[in-house]
Amino acid sequence: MTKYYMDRYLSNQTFYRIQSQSIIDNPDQRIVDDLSSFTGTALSFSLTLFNAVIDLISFSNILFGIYPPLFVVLLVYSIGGTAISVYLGRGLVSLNFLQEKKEADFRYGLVRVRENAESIAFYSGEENEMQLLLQRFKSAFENLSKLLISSRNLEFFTNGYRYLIQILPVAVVAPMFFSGKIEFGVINQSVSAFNHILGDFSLIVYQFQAISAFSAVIDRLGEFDDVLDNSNFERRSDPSEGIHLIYCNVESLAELDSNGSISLDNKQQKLVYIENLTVQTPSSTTLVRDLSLLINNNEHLLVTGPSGSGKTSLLRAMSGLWSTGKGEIKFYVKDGEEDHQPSISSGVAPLKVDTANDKYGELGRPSSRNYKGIFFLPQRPYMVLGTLRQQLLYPTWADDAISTSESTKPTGSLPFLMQAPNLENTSENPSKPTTEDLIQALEDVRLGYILARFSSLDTSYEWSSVLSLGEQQRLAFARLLLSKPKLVLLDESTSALDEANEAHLYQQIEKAGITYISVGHRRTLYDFHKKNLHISTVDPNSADRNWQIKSINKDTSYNLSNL
Ligand SMILES: Nc1ncnc2c1ncn2[C@@H]1O[C@H](COP(=O)(O)OP(=O)(O)OP(=O)(O)O)[C@@H](O)[C@H]1O
Repeated sequence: MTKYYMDRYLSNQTFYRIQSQSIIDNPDQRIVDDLSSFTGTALSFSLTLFNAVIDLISFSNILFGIYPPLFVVLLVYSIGGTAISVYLGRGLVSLNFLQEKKEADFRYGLVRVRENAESIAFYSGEENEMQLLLQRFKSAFENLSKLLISSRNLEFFTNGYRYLIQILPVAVVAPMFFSGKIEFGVINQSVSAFNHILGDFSLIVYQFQAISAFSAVIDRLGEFDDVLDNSNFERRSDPSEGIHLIYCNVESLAELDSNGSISLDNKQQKLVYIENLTVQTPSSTTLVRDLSLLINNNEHLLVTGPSGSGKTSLLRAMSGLWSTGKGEIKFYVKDGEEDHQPSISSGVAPLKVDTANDKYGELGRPSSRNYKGIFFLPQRPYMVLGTLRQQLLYPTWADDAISTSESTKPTGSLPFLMQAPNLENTSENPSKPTTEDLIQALEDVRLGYILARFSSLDTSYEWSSVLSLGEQQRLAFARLLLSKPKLVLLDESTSALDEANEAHLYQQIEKAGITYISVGHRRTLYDFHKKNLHISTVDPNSADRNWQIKSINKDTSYNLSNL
């Protein structure tokens, strides 16, 4: 179940949407704790139920044989008891639900302190953190108090219910003994049978607290399940709306051009074609209006504009993270075999569009973007937990040697847990770099010295703490150089670097033949780009487009007719 939930959580960028739109709280707690409680409790309830049924069949016979009305009284008593305990414990389900949420919130607060330790220490924000954490703890504690009060009331009733009736079998059967109808041993026999059957009939009363906790777990898992299902469903529905991403085959394009008797030089090949693209936030605020733009191979584009105008959002749309808005983005990045995926978008007629718009496509987006030749470098580089080698291989390859040696070997037969992620060398995935390649990549981004500092590529550290932000940004460029994509989207990815290092990194990726689209504010960035897309803050009262494209070399304005 854990694998099944993680699969759905990590597919189609569901984890991103859950987090960025705050759809549900603490998905991690649901995967770890709720799944564990669900499976554990479901198993123990099944066994209890099975036991009760066997018990009931065996002892009903005995009690029925001694005095049948006792059996009927027991049935009525337990039905009444169940009704009262359901009434008394009606609040327990929601209190248990809230308890899980509040404890998970508290734990997440502590995790955030650990992750942002340096920033908090710089701010000397300990007092505030303490306040915030105590608030979360207090909220969990108050809820626990309510839960305890409710449980106490229920427990009073359950104990009264359990002991009050003990006198009944003796009171009924003893006169029968004195009148000589039964032997003495039958009194004990009837008390024992009575208690067994009472226990079986009172399953709900006795297990009420566990059942309410179980219902809360089911509610939380059910909610999570719905979100995961909806997320997959939304991605497949309504193909007429939203931003369409289309991946076209480069070879098909070349064929088309040669048919037209114009042989295009590789450098002038189309790489990205954006057509009438309107980008909106998930809350439907328009950020970029009606953008049309062509980017050829090696025609590096710089996206500029005031803060908050939507530069990063344009990259989000190009990466398929945001699909609110309309228009089409075509990437001419694939040169492998056609996948024969059904084309949903109309596409460019003569071209075979292999994986149609990702929003609705069958292939999972995130894993497919890299092998389609597109790479994204965010402003704050992401450092995975693991070794330096794993940092460098991320996200294109997995480091098998490390992952198997580090994991405790499963003793049972759980082959599904050992399933390697889909990061093997494929025709689209470049072959896995050797240790020499990794060292060379570090040298290329002027990070060779960290090898000596950390002794080898296979030592694990908390990399986001031990490397400076600039070093992390350079490490991210090393990943990029190793993956050799056709296109990279750089979101202020050199913002923490000095100008010399920035120029060096841009030269390296230019040398590697990678076309880049950068977002940035620095004047120095203009030197490395050929076109500039300037996005201005959208005016809600006007329907005019809020962008302008200029050639950086000649400083002449482009418009669609130039394309
Ligand atoms: N998940 C979201 N939901 C709604 N609005 C959002 C969301 N994320 C960002 N925004 C808003 O979208 C607008 C554009 O954000 P974006 O990050 O694209 O700006 P930007 O131009 O890259 O800014 P900067 O230069 O400061 O990085 C901002 O006003 C931001 O507040």
